[in-house]
Amino acid sequence: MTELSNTYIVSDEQRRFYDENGYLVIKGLLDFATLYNYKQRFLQICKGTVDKGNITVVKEISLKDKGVTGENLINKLQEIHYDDVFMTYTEHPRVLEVVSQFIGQDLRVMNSMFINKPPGSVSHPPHQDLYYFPFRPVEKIIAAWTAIDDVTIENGCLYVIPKSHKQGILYPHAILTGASRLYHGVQHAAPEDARVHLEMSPGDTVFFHPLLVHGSGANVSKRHRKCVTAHYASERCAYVSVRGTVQEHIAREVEAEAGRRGFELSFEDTWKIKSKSITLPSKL
Ligand SMILES: O=C(O)CCC(=O)C(=O)O
Ligand SMILES: [Fe+2]
Repeated sequence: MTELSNTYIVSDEQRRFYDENGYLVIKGLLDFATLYNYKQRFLQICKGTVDKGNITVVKEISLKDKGVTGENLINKLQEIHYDDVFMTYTEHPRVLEVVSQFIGQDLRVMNSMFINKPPGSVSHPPHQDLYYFPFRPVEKIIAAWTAIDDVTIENGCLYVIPKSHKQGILYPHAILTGASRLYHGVQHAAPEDARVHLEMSPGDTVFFHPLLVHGSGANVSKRHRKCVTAHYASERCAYVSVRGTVQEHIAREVEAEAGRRGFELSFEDTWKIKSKSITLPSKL
């Protein structure tokens, strides 16, 4: 197997595409061996054979009464950036090199997830990630999302609304019935005919802007759909109060959820606590 070099230079054309459309797909950014490690780690956590540390395990609501377990039930692992194996994704030199060309070299990983969509999973409503973030400026935030399996329309690939990052945070982020408490969607901003479906092969990675409207379809196939994703922000970003803004609703929910877990934390504090500063490999 050929080793991938850690150097990845974003071309002017790719940069222009990102600025104009709000996303950029880079094919083959990660290799199979690396992806295999993440898949194995996920399976170990599903089976409970390794300590999950501070990872939050989330089950797929729509499958809870279907008599399925493990990989066929677990939808995502959250806050994976402190895990020994998954942090090799959130701190992968090739991912960081691309991220740093968009938002600079002083980076924090704010959020990270391993997402598994078992067959039968419902769709992930269209949304803008910035709605969940109390830090700015927006130009200093970016997401990376890497396919682990072949992702297709049938198994619920990501879709994006090109150019939708050029507007502000959209309103309302209605809470979808039947969905989890923290799912706030912007269905009206993602008409079917405006969706660009990102079918991707293992290792392909999409980088996207925090205001880009995106979501993913239901998994109507018999295959799982796995990916790993992280959000990065520059250390130069500042926390902002979202009181009196469109984001106030989500802020209250997050604070209430922390309260239920026994912590008295502000929305901003929840982000301060879970984010992690990153040291770039010295060559960067
Ligand atoms: O993979 C998905 O279904 C949604 C992921 C997503 O919204 C994100 O990574 O920001
Ligand atoms: Fe998202």
